[in-house]
Amino acid sequence: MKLYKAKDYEDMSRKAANIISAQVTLKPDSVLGLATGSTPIGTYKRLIEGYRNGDLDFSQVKSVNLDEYRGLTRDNDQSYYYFMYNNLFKDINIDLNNTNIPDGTEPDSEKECARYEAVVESMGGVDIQVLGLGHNGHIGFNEPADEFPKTTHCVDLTESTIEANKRFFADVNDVPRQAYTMGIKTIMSAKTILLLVSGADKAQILHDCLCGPIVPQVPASILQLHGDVIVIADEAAMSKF
Ligand SMILES: O=P(O)(O)OC[C@H]1O[C@](O)(CO)[C@@H](O)[C@@H]1O
Repeated sequence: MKLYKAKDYEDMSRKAANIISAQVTLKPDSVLGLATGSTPIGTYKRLIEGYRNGDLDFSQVKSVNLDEYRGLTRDNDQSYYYFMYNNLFKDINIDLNNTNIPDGTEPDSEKECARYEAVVESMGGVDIQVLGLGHNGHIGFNEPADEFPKTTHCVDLTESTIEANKRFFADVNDVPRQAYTMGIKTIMSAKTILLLVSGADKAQILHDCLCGPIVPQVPASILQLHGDVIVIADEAAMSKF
């Protein structure tokens, strides 16, 4: 595991974008595993800058996203499709047909999760998977549980996640209660994992994930077992080290 301390959110975003840019430059047909949430937005802004100034070409890139709220349509401004389109895809030259996000509108969860798992598998391996970190240690929407969920599945969101994400919705009752998410095995099969963490509110959980026991109650602790994890955390998030 490589752990880089960034000065602040901007520095974290710049460092992360540099790593992704190197990946896309060295392998133009890279498979990028992408994440939503507030953490990677600055990174995506820098990738857009890289595309605009001619340094980056996404025309051959494929992407898979970690998760999607169950029940939200693509045009719902809280769906993760909407997030990805508006924070990255619309401003770079990625072919939308090469982007993949679970379909939140598919009511048959088993069918959708099996379809999405097969999509990820068909990519032949995610080259670099971007991850944010939930306050309870979740990655994707893999919530604390008694065992590590393996493949893409439908999850009941915990109250703490609903509470954390209500800031994006008009009312807490509008936050979906379920999501489709890649499983821990799906995430761990990425060749490289890029974990981004910012803010003092993530300091304790980051320490637990990287230094504590590997337990499903702290889902991101599993990353200790991956052979190629890059963590970029800002000073505030690193304050417990
Ligand atoms: O980056 P944020 O907004 O703190 O969210 C952390 C994590 O929580 C989620 O938003 C899901 O709750 C993930 O998509 C993200 O990685």
